[in-house]
Amino acid sequence: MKIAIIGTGYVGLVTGVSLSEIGHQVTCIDIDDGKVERLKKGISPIHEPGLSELMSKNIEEQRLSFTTNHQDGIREADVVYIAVGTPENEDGSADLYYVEEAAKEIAKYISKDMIVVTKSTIPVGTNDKILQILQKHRIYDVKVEVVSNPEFLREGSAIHDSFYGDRIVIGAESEEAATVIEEINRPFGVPIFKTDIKSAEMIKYASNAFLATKISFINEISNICELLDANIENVAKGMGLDKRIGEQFLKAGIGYGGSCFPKDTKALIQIAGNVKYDFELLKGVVNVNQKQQRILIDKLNSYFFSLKGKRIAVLGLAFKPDTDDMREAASIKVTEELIKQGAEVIAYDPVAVKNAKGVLDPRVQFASSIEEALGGSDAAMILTEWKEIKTMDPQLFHCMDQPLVFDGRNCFDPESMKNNQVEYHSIGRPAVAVPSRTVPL
Ligand SMILES: NC(=O)C1=CN([C@@H]2O[C@H](COP(=O)(O)OP(=O)(O)OC[C@H]3O[C@@H](n4cnc5c(N)ncnc54)[C@H](O)[C@@H]3O)[C@@H](O)[C@H]2O)C=CC1
Ligand SMILES: O=C(O)[C@H]1O[C@H](OP(=O)(O)OP(=O)(O)OC[C@H]2O[C@@H](n3ccc(=O)[nH]c3=O)[C@H](O)[C@@H]2O)[C@H](O)[C@@H](O)[C@@H]1O
Repeated sequence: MKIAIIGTGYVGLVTGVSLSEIGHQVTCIDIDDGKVERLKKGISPIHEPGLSELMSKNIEEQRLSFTTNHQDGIREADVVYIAVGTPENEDGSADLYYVEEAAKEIAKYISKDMIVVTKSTIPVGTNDKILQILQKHRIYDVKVEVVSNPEFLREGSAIHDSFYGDRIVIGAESEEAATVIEEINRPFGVPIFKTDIKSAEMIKYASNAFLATKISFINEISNICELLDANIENVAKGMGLDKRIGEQFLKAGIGYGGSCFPKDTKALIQIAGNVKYDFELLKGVVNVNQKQQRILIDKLNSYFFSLKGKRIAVLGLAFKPDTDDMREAASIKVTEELIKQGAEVIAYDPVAVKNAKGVLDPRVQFASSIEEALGGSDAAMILTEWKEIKTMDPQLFHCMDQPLVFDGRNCFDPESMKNNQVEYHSIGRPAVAVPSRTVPL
């Protein structure tokens, strides 16, 4: 099948590469000239395990190409995917500008019967609007159908998720259109769930909102555990053994970030609000997350009299490991607050530094190793559970004069920190104090 994909971000690029890997002829289109130039040379604009290798392979085997020219990409295609961004408006609703522009581009160039597939996360009812745009702006009198095919990949494991996902959701009005998209996806071997368009649109938002709810729930439990001297790791393990609850997404920490949970939860509150439904539970989830992102700062503030002039090492900047994505990363708010309170911030991340420099306060300094960040620091904060950080020798914390660690991702076993004489404050677990320590005020 000849497929065109509009947008080569995390979703568009991973979808294009994966579809070419299973044998389709794919043209990826983007308006960003620089990005397309790099993609043509086989250079991935994002850090995503396994992506570069598959991309180069399929370019070489001539199943995958890139262009900035919509006409070239769309003219030959049997199916066009929309995978552009749907960022957050100021009121939390989804900004549909890019999706609507993409639909207008498609309409200009379709010259034969066509299925348009929406991969972008779009509010319930948006596929109907896209169909209207396509019908209004098309030049030739051709039949066009819209199919919702929301994406469930996670950054950091996007390629894996494309080939081993739990389900592929296809929302269509006609059985014929659903079958075409089903056939395109069949080689993935992932279970396919076919439904109506609006339900498919809602499945995407409801899934992200449910996962975000699990995280905020476990974070609240972790805060209560701290007050009662219980251990959240044991609690989550014991809860997760119940198959009805499941062990995943019960990892307490400094809250969820990334390009989707924060925006999609707020968008769903708006979607409900538009039909006069007050989604109280989800509002609570969002508020809890905002509070949780401050939790390490609060711990630091109750430890030090003042942060003025203190040197704080921040380990991990990306919103999660194995990605260089900084969108809505907890490190943005945390470093902003540290700087505001007069601290000197020295940050380390194995891959996200380039993107971090674009979004963090220019006063944040960057270290090229964990040791360099820790040397001379008064405290370390862990914000991303990179493998390199999780597996480091706790003795390295002695690069600080008096090792003091605030861990927002529960990377270490408190017992091992105690054995290594490291003062250790984590999430939802009793703190480890070192008796000989002198507290610098
Ligand atoms: N990032 C993720 O992990 C996931 C994202 N999603 C959803 O997928 C959608 C895309 O997200 P990302 O890939 O993260 O976005 P992104 O912001 O990384 O990439 C969007 C790309 O679309 C391009 N673009 C915008 N307008 C265009 C046009 N008219 N023609 C051609 N290219 C155009 C931009 O230049 C950019 O390269 C969003 O709706 C998001 O909510 C869904 C699941 C996972
Ligand atoms: O719509 C999307 O964009 C995607 O959003 C999430 O994927 P992603 O944001 O890439 O990463 P997750 O692994 O879900 O993590 C999101 C955030 O939650 C945090 N998290 C996750 C799990 C957990 O137990 N605890 C926790 O704090 C992570 O640290 C991270 O900040 C969903 O998991 C994907 O299914 C979905 O496709």
